[in-house]
Amino acid sequence: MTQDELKKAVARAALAYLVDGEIVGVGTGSTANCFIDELAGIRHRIRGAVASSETTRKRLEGHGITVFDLDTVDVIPVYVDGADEINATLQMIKGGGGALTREKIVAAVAAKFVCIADGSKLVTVLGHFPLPVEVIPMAIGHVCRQLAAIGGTPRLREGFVTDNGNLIVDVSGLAILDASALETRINQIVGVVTNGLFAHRPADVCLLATQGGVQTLSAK
Ligand SMILES: O=C(CO)[C@H](O)[C@H](O)COP(=O)(O)O
Repeated sequence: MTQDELKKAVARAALAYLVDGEIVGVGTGSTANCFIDELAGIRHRIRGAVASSETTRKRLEGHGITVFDLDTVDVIPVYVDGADEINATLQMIKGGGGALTREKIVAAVAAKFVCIADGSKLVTVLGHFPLPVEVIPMAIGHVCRQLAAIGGTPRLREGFVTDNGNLIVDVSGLAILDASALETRINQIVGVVTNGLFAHRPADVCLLATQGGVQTLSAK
């Protein structure tokens, strides 16, 4: 199977986690796009969706799926999204598409986080993928100096502005041995909106597409 076929396979498998008549939280990225396309076929079974980015909102609406603003919704039984990396305890690095803050907010409201990924995303230790950090523009210099002080190499994502009007810094070279501690530490830097570590809120289930089929991983 090609990587695209693997993404479609996990996207299809995620449909089994939806709750009929309820709202589903929807992530951002190429794997999430496959999920949105699958969702189109069963859209009459759900009440609608909450989107984690404007790109996702447009794709959902293009399929005729009702999109609710998060602040009008109390309950999201399931959030489905991809990841840039995921480890055996289902902690993740996310934000390759720059939507990390809204993804983290929707995930925080959701009762269950179903991560959909192809096998290349499963890692032993997080951090090979540069960690995205969303930053308030006026703080960019300060935040980059602080990130360098904790051992990272920050690089501004050129020409990119988030849906929230902020900047993204991609940080390489971090030794992510304690993801929860690092998530907290980076979020404490003044000017950081949030970072792409999903350690305090890991996935509950990971559907991993491999050449042998879709595997279901639960946190150990
Ligand atoms: O966090 C994300 C976007 O902000 C995505 O979930 C992550 O980048 C994975 O994307 P893809 O499915 O295209 O590999």
